[in-house]
Amino acid sequence: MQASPKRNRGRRVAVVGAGSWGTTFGKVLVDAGCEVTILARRPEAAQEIQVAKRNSQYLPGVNLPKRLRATSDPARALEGAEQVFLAVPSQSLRENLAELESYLERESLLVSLVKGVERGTSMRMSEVISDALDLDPDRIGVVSGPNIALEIAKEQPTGAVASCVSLAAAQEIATACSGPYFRSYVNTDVVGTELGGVLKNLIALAIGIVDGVGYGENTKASIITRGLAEMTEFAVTQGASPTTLSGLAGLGDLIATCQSPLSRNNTAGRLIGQGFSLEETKQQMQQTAEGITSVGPVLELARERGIAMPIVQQVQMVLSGRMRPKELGPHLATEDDVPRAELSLGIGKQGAWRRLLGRMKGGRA
Ligand SMILES: NC(=O)c1ccc[n+]([C@@H]2O[C@H](COP(=O)([O-])OP(=O)(O)OC[C@H]3O[C@@H](n4cnc5c(N)ncnc54)[C@H](O)[C@@H]3O)[C@@H](O)[C@H]2O)c1
Ligand SMILES: O=P(O)(O)OC[C@H](O)CO
Repeated sequence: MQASPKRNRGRRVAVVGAGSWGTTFGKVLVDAGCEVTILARRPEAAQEIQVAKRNSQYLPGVNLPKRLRATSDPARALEGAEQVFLAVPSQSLRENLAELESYLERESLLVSLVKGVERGTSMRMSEVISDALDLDPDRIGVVSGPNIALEIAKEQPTGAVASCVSLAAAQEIATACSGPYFRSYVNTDVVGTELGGVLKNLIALAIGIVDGVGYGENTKASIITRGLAEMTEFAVTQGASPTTLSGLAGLGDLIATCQSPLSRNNTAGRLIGQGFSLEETKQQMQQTAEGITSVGPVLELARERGIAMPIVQQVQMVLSGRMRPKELGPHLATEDDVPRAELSLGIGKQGAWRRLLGRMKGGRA
C-alpha cells in the first residue's frame, strides 16, 4: 500500500504535547494529508506554532507546515479528532488524560507515542490510558520505532510500527501517519511494541555511560547485543511476541537510540559516564529522558517475574551512585557465575527464552 496524502483528506486528528516529538509528529501527520491540531500546554508555545510555524525551543531551525495548527484550548484541539496522539512525558500522562477526558470524541482512538512506564503502578502507557479512561483496548493504539525527532523534522526517511489489538484500528492509525518520509507498518502486539520503546531507553543509558567513560565499540556492541536479549526476555514474560522485539519497535529503535548523539537517554548516560551526578545531569537536560524514570518500575516487574536484567540492573546502580560508571559492562554472569549458552540468559527457571527454545524443540514454535 503506497501511502498517499489523499487517503487522509478530511481526517481530523490531534496531538497532545508540543515538545520535540509532539511537534514533529504533528508535521508527519500534516505531510501525510491529515488536518492536525497540536494541543500545547503553554499558550505562547501554541502561538509560536500557529503563527510563526516554528517551535524554537524544541526544534530550532525547523520550518513547520503552514497547515499545522496549534492551540492551548483542549476543546478546540480535540473537536472532531478521530485520532488523538499523546506525546507528553510518561509521568504526566495520567494527569493530562484527566484534563482531556471531557473533550474527547466518543469514538476517537487514543494513540500513545510515549516511551515510558508509570512510576508507582509500573503500567505501560496503553494500560494507563485504559485505566484512566476506561476504554476498550481496540480504541487504544501505540506508535513506536526508530524515531529521533529532529531527524524526522528534517524529513529524513524512517519507519515505525502502529499497533493496536484491533488490526483494523492499527491500519487506520498507520494510514494517518504514513507519508512521504514516514512509513508505518502494523502489528497487533501492543505489549511488544510499547516495551521495545521503553526498554531500548535503558540500554541507551548504558551505552551513553560507557561512551562517557571512554570505552569503545566492543563494549558497546556487547551491551547492545546482550541488551536486546535482555529486552526480549523481559518483554516475552510480559506477553510480547519475540518477533516484535527484532523489528522496528525493538532492534530498530535500539540501534537508532544507541547510535545517535541526539538521543536524550544516550546523552544523559554520557553525562553520567563523564562524572556528572544524576541531579546535575537532569539539570543540564532540558528535555525528557524517559529511561531515568523507567528503570525502577522495569526492574520491579522483572523481579516479580523472576528474571534478572544484568545490564539494566547495572544502569540503576550507576544512576543511584552504587556503582562507578567505569565498572559498567556486559557483565552477564549470574549469581553462580556459571558460563551460559549465549542465546539463553539462563536466569530463572521460567526464563522466556528457555520456554521458547523448549517449544522450538517440541516443534511448536
Ligand atoms: N523526542 C523524540 O525524538 C521522541 C521520539 C519518539 C518518542 N518520544 C517520546 O515522546 C514522549 C514525549 O517526548 P518529547 O521528546 O516530546 O518530550 P519533550 O520534553 O520535548 O516535550 C514534552 C512536552 O510535554 C508537555 N507536557 C504536558 N504536560 C506536562 C507535564 N505535566 N510535565 C511536563 N511536560 C508536560 C511539555 O510542555 C512539552 O511540550 C516521551 O515519552 C518520549 O520518549 C520522543
Ligand atoms: O531522545 P530519546 O533517547 O528519548 O529517543 C528518542 C526516540 O525514542 C528514538 O526513537
